[in-house]
Amino acid sequence: MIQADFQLQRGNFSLDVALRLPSSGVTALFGRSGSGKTTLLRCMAGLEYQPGGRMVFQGEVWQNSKGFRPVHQRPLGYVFQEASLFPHLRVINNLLYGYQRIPATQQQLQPDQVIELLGISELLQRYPDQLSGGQRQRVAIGRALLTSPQLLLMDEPMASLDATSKAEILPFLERLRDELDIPIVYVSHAIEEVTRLADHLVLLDHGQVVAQGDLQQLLTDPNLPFSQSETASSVLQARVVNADVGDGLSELQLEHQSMLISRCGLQKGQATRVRILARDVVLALTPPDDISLLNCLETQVLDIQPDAGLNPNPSQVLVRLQLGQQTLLARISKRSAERMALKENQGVYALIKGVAVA
Ligand SMILES: Nc1ncnc2c1ncn2[C@@H]1O[C@H](COP(=O)(O)OP(=O)(O)OP(=O)(O)O)[C@@H](O)[C@H]1O
Repeated sequence: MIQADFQLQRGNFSLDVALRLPSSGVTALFGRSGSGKTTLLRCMAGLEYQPGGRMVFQGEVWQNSKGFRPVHQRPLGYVFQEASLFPHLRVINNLLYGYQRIPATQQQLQPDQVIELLGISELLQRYPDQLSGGQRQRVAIGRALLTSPQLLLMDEPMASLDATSKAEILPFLERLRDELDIPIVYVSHAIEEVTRLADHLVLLDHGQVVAQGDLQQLLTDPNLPFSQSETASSVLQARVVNADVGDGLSELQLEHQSMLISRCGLQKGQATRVRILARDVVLALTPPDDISLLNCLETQVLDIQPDAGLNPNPSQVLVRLQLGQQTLLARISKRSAERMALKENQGVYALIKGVAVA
């Protein structure tokens, strides 16, 4: 477990958090600009000091009222928004910079492994100014990993990248999450990134924790802004049954039901997650058989919520659906909900286009 208790004042801004975070998987610190995400991450790293803070990592005290370990004495890697590589060193020497400075007995990760994981073997002899933004950031992540950190802190590592570079780097971040046993705390204000990567979510606002918990639960909580936004979505855990059923489609098993999606690079047996926008889900009382939709999932109505949020739309409702152990969101018109006479516990079919699943 990671314990992170901090109170800190910077100008008009005050941070006041007392967090208990899992010491595995990816925890996203999420919130709008100025909510205190970076300040909290810097506190965790020991880059900000304020008396009274407390940081305990897997039983090891990094700071409390009696002492403060400076950042270089904490076994962590830190990735900044902009990759800060040494411009005069080739990629390989940037990578080896931290690796060569830790004792051999602590070198848990080896250069070859990290180079393969991040797909940077073609870049080793280049200088940083010969790399794209996404490549630079992958090298920066590699350099942080090669210090064999016990905790990886990432401050919006994709903030300065264009959409193409983001799409290029995300699969590598997923591999990092899935293949290395290093907890990651990941700052972001982009919900698409968070839904792809995070297991646990901390929602910050004005330096305070508004909510924290399991990603799936928070996304579908009717009282939180996620389910109330235009881009309300659910993230569902699934397993790949067949990576290629033809026509570029893959078959997933999701709570004992089958789902077809169009995504490349999946492998049979692999666990994966799908993100489905609430507005992409259509509901039906009987399973239709003569329309183009690929996916028809049996669900049960949990509840029906009026549209909420900053600009509520009275013509819409949010239907929360039970799908095995998971929750699926559907945003439909109030008129449809009334016409179908939807009510709690009712069985209903959720129809989802294969191409609508991210
Ligand atoms: N040294 C400082 N002096 C005064 N104010 C500061 C200082 N450092 C941070 N702040 C303020 O603290 C607030 C939180 O900043 P922080 O960078 O942590 O937010 P953030 O959520 O990471 O935002 P962004 O997504 O824009 O990076 C901001 O209002 C910022 O202006």
